[in-house]
Amino acid sequence: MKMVEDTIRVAVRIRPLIKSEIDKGCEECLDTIPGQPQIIIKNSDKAFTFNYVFPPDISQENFYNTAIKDMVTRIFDGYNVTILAYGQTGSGKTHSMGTDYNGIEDMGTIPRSMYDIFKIIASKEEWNFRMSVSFMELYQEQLYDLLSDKQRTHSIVDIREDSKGIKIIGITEKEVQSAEESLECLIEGSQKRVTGSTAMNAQSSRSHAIFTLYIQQQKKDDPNVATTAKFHLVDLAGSERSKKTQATGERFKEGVHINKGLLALGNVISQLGDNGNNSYVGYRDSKLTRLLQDSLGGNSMTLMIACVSPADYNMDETLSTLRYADRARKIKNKPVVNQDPRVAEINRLNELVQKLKLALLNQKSEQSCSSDYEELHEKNELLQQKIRDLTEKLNANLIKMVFMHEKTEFAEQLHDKIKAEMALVLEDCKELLDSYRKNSEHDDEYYAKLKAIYQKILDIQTNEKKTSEELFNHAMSLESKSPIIKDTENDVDNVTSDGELSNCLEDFDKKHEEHTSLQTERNNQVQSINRELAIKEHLITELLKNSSHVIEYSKGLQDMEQEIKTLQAEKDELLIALRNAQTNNISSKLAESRRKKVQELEKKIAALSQQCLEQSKTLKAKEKLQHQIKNLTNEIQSLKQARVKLVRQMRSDADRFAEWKRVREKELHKLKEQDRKRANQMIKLEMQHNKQQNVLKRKMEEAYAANKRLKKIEQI
Ligand SMILES: Nc1ncnc2c1ncn2[C@@H]1O[C@H](COP(=O)(O)OP(=O)(O)OP(=O)(O)O)[C@@H](O)[C@H]1O
Repeated sequence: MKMVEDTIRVAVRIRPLIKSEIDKGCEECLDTIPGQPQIIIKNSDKAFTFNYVFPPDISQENFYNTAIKDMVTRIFDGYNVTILAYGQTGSGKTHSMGTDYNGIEDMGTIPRSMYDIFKIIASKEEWNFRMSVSFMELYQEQLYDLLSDKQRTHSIVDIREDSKGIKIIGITEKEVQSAEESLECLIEGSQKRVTGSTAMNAQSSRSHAIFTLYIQQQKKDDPNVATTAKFHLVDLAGSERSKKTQATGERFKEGVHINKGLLALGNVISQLGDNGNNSYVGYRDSKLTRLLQDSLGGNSMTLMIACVSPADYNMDETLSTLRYADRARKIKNKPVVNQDPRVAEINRLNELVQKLKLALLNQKSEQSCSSDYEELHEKNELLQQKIRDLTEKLNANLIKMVFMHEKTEFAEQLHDKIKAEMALVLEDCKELLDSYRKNSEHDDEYYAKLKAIYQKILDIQTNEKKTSEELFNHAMSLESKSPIIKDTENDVDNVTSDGELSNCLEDFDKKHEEHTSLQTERNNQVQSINRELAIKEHLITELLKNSSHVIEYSKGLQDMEQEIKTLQAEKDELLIALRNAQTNNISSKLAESRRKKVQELEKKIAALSQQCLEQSKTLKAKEKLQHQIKNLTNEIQSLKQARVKLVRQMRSDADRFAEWKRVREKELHKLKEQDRKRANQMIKLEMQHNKQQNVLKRKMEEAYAANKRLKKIEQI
């Protein structure tokens, strides 16, 4: 329900001097400043400012358009509107309100507003309307229904007050379809009003008249949009002084009642205008104030028309009216849009049902999974942290591995270089020793020293070979003991989390794991290359061993071939000698010994030839070995290149990742800080939520009660 706070608007209207005043020689005692809502009492320092001040020459139309027209439109927004005319007898209230409307021109507020309202209704085609009017009169503290078909004495109605405001029990509300129909009601009621002639006014209203138009509007395409409004038009009886009105008898009695009501109204206006300092407002002091309760200090938009006579003769009454009006200006009303009560109730209940449904849903889902979820969530968090820690450690180890690989690389290069140089030194040593042996002139002491050095180098070589063998065996045993590092991908498959921090952590973890997994893979490749290298190097050592034997053998082969040649030559010589002996008859003894010698030589040659055959076979094997060694060496070379490449990749990735990690960790730290703040906020919200839950519980009880009420209303 929309609510605005607004002060009561006040319009002062000065009527022209009337004939009786002119006849009396009265002078105008009021002044106005054109364009300013100010009224000045001539020849005094008294001046009042209101929302509007209308000078005597203002036309009815101008008056209506300026002060009333805008108020009229507000009833279509669902506001109650009250137009109230106040002033001394004969000051122009009836004239301004148009309560005495009889169809002639120069009509007042009521007929003009009726025509305006029905004009607006005709233009609002998308709405359905229901209009009705009531007309009542408060005369001598009795409220009469002026539209009742009953006799006047039976048309008295009563005022009641309930939570929604003032109600007139039994009042006739006539449904109307047009301005004309509503004005017919006005005319009909006006004719029943009590008027009388006083010295102040030939046709004086001796009662307060309240003409009300009720409007119900409902949107055609949405019945849930509906408002109701009341438009009260109040023409009060004039305040008077019995001396001036020269009232006697019934007129005097009327005057007493009128004044009593207006006095109570004056008090209410004072109390309300007292800036709210006075909590007591005497609405119940008179029927008039009870009737106007909603219009003054209530939920209505109200305009008070303070009617004054300009005659100096009436200056006291005029001043009194202006003071009344000035206080009324300070009253603050709280106009509210009146939704159709049934529609409003249905809307309110619908809204409540929606809210309750939502609350129930939230509650259900919270209840069902809150405990399980929290437990799982905690476990999940712990596991995630563990994975994070392990990945961190693994990654740190991988970085160490990169260092190790690099170190190994350098060590291997150095080792190879030393090995090659040692072989050269050994060769030189051997040469020196050989030349010592051949040349006996050399000093024995130097020879002994050189031999010792040669032996040392040989020992170093043997040790190196032994160590390489041990290293190979160690590498082989490591393979069976330490499994290749597995990446953690499978372990983290099911890890999920929510929230901005969680998303960020998830991203961080993902990248961390990806990097670690890739580095692990490379490390595994490096390790398997190392094992392969060890095997191949071991193989080469073995092959070299075999091939050195073959070299020694191959040297024997040349000797043997030489020997065969010598033996063959010796044999050939003997055979020639034998042939010559046969022709020259040389003694058979000599020939015999020569033949035996030839036979021996042939045996020797055959044996040596056999040996030579075997040796050439060995030489072929040696060639094969060398070929194998060459292949292995090439393979080792390319394996080493691959290893260098892998280690370099590991190094550059590790450096790049370390930089990325440093930046991300900074961001994460920031987010964690934000998250911590958010968590505190959550705790606060949770506390609020608990409070709301309690309110909800109460609302559910209310809804139940309201449903019951609604069913009753529908039954009625
Ligand atoms: N603005 C005006 N212009 C011309 N004549 C006016 C104006 N206001 C009032 N009159 C005339 O003054 C006389 C008294 O006015 P009216 O009956 O409206 O007074 P009232 O305040 O209703 O009096 P009461 O309280 O006795 O009923 C009427 O004859 C009316 O036509």
